Amino acid sequence: MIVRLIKFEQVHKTLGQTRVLGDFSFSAGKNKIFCIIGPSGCGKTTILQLLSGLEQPDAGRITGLAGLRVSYVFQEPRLLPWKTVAGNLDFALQDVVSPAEKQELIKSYLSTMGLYEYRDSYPKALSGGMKQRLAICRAFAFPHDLLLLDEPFKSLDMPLRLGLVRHVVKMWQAAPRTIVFVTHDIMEALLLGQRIMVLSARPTEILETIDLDLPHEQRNVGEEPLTSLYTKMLAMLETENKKYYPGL
Ligand SMILES: Nc1ncnc2c1ncn2[C@@H]1O[C@H](COP(=O)(O)OP(=O)(O)OP(=O)(O)O)[C@@H](O)[C@H]1O
Repeated sequence: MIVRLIKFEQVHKTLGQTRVLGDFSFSAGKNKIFCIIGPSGCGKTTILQLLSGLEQPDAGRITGLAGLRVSYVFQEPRLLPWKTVAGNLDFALQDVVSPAEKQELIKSYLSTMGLYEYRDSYPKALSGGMKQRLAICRAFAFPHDLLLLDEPFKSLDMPLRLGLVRHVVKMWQAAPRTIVFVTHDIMEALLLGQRIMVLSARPTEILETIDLDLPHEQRNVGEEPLTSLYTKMLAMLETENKKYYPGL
């Protein structure tokens, strides 16, 4: 049987004293781009950790992950400080691609992200945004079936974010793989997601699942249907935020 979905089925997860997910279910299509958006602390990173296998559910099931190679961009870059920029990629790719292919991949990804001239620098000499770009390079270059992205572009300026969103789309179009993308940026979700899950504040519920079939080429900032969806999602998220910050 071909499994076409990654599924959370009645998943429960408590971290410390915090009940993060209770009886939580959703599905993400294989080789589709699935976006998760919701207020801070509602459990988005926890969902990625469960998908990556770094955390296990307390109860319930997660299915559709068997045999998938996972690549993960964390919120913080998690680079190896004792390795150079090129060395960080080299280390991640050792044993997974041939040496000749590896050099090509490193050059191509570092050039795309504007980091090639820094290939011999160490992470401490990079700005926060450059470190994050290097972490993104590493995850993209690593062969994967499931790409987990946790607010990957948050430390980057808007034009670069939009460029990277387009790059993710191009990469996905060239080789469709499952992408789970966590963001606080509604427009990023609308430009990328084929399914967008909007979460509430804790106790976490799915406020809405938006299936967006529109081809990526037809998604433009400032045009319909993105503007209407943006307004609707912003209203939902503002309502949720008021639960945390009633004075705002
Ligand atoms: N290791 C931990 N021990 C205890 N509580 C934790 C732990 N990790 C996360 N939490 C709590 O679980 C809840 C969900 O955290 P999570 O990081 O999944 O939220 P998030 O939606 O990704 O937040 P943000 O948007 O701010 O990154 C938060 O209330 C957080 O304080």
